[in-house]
Amino acid sequence: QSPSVIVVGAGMSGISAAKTLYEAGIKDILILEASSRIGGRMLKADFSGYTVEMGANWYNSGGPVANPLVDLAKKVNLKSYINDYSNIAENTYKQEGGLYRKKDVEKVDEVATARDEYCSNFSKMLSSNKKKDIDVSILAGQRLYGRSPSTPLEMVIDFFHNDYEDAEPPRVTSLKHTFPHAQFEEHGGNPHFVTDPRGFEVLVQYLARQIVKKGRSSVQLQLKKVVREIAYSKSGVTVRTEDGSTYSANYVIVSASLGVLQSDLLKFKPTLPMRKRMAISDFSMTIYTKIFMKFPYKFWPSAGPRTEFFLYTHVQRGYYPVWQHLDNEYPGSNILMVTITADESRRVEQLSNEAIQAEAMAVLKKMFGDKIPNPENILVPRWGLHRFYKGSYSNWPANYNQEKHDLLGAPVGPVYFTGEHNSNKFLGYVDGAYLEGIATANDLIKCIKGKGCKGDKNMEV
Ligand SMILES: Cc1cc2nc3c(=O)[nH]c(=O)nc-3n(C[C@H](O)[C@H](O)[C@H](O)COP(=O)(O)OP(=O)(O)OC[C@H]3O[C@@H](n4cnc5c(N)ncnc54)[C@H](O)[C@@H]3O)c2cc1C
Repeated sequence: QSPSVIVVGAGMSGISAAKTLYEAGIKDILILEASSRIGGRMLKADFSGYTVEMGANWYNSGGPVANPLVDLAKKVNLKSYINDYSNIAENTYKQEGGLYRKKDVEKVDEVATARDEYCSNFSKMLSSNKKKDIDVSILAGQRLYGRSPSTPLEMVIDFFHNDYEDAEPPRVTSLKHTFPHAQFEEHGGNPHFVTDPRGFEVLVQYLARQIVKKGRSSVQLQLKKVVREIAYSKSGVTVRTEDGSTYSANYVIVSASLGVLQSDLLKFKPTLPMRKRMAISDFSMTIYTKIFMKFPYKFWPSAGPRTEFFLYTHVQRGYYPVWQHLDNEYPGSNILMVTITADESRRVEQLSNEAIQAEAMAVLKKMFGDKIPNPENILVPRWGLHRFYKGSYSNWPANYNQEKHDLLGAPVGPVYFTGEHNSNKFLGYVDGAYLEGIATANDLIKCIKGKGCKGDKNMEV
């Protein structure tokens, strides 16, 4: 029997969409997942006996709007650690080695903080003009403030304030859709760093367990089913997978990442309308790379809580800039994590692990001297190269307007789209994926219940 809805992808958004449909009485659901597991970009790894997160790592709490992940985390008793970002001023290293003077870093950080506030106010002003959808880049906002970063120290602080979250530089990121960050404004600024041996992905497993059960009345899940083609018409869809299987249904929800939609993995028949394809092609899929290194012993300062993060300054912006020791999370682990993003991630992903280790060690030697040991183990996720992701998460580019973004998430006939990239407020985040799954499912429920199908008018956009 044909299911009435096929969901492509079993990451957070796909599972949350399926669960919402199921709870609304639509039980005839088939989930097709390309990989051999559920969870998508929530992906743990066993690294030298410790569980680390290759993908999503943090969720936030403490804001005026409840983050649904907090509730889910409580239900599964998810283990996490609140990071301490303080005291960067005492932990910022020069390119050639040695620390900057605390007061010099403080001065630069004060300017960056004041500039952020200006950008937030400017963004609110732009948003208040409902008639004109005007936007600029964050860099343009910084220039309007009159203090855009230029020295290596200003650049690394700017990276810490912006790229470290958006995974792209202020030059390309939308001011209006990034400032103030809805994630922190609404869901709060307490950064929970997940350190659970079951991985962050346990949240997706928890949701899936409630709908994928044994028996005929539950949601069906098939793993290792790489969807390559979705043929659609007003009367339904036929989905073809790489192993030659075909499945027909009344509707499909596509939860693959923006990077996948931009690649040639998935073909639509007929091709999606040009305006929809333009909306997909023009949005930004970034890369955020966390490199883990395990050492035989600790050679970095880690006494007390005010040392967790340290910065490395380089004339090449974003060159191994943000370091975090995991001594608090995993005592005695001797693991360091360094984060790089965007073009640096693209460059590094092409290198061998040995070449990456050599670069990272040269940086560490500048900071801690030549006598430090080589790592015993290194882990380098390559999200940009993986054909099921093609990047880590989306970022709103400057001058990409709301109308285009609405089109990005809009259904086309019986083909519905979900995923973190469709979230207006929480794009890039797990909570965004979770909430988008619910929103997309609710649109489809309306359609199935005869209350209007948004996709009808988009067949020829
Ligand atoms: C390195 C990194 C760090 C991050 N850090 C954070 C963080 O700290 N906090 C946070 O909130 N978020 C973070 N994120 C983002 C977060 O992981 C994502 O926003 C979220 O998990 C996306 O969920 P999704 O369901 O939209 O997409 P996905 O998780 O990508 O799910 C889509 C699923 O579709 C499958 N699929 C793809 N193509 C096909 C196909 N053709 N056929 C069948 N199945 C297919 C994929 O295998 C995948 O399982 C991070 C992501 C990365 C990569």
